[in-house]
Amino acid sequence: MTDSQPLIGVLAVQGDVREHLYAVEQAGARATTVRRPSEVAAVDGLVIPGGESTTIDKLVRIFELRDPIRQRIDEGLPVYGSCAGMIMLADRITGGRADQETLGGIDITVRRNAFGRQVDSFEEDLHIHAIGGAPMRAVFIRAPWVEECGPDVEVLATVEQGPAAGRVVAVRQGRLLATSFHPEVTGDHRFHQLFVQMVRDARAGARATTR
Ligand SMILES: NC(=O)CC[C@H](N)C(=O)O
Repeated sequence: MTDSQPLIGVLAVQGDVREHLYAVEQAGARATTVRRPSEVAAVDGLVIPGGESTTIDKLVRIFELRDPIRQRIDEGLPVYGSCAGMIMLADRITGGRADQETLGGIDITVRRNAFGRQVDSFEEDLHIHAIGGAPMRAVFIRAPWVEECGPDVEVLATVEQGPAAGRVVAVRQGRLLATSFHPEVTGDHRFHQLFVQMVRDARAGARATTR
């Protein structure tokens, strides 16, 4: 792995950080943990892992990462959020605690723990055009779904079976990507490859405009 590979940070305040570090490396980028504002400044892309969004929200504020991350999102930093990370990237939440805030950036409303207690964890094969090839095994763990999408949001995947069929579970808006499910736990790194490609494209665009 060389320095010419993009450096992707994984927000490491809570959640399944290690799995994302591994998946990012398997997808061909360099991976590093992000816990400090200086580390937010150093990365070419950021992953917000699954975990507990109320805790991530609280810790992001305590670690004074909230403003630096929001600023970099505004400046066009590519960010990928899975599950709790999707909640953190949503402009609006329903079913959250009253004091829960998100970082925002994607014009969606997410419903926390949307699949309900009866089926709080499940797996399903999803056909995802953006990553091509075979269907992808999607693992949902107390997952949110996307309740509403703004006009600039591209829907990448919906649930295909059962009572939740048609629910939106993967979206992209500009350089922001989010999934309700956890591709970092399946060994199928195509979603991380898609994100690494978004980071490469953003870097190439930045180089082109500074030349
Ligand atoms: N696996 C997960 O990331 C679960 C998300 C969690 N239910 C939340 O609301 O933050």
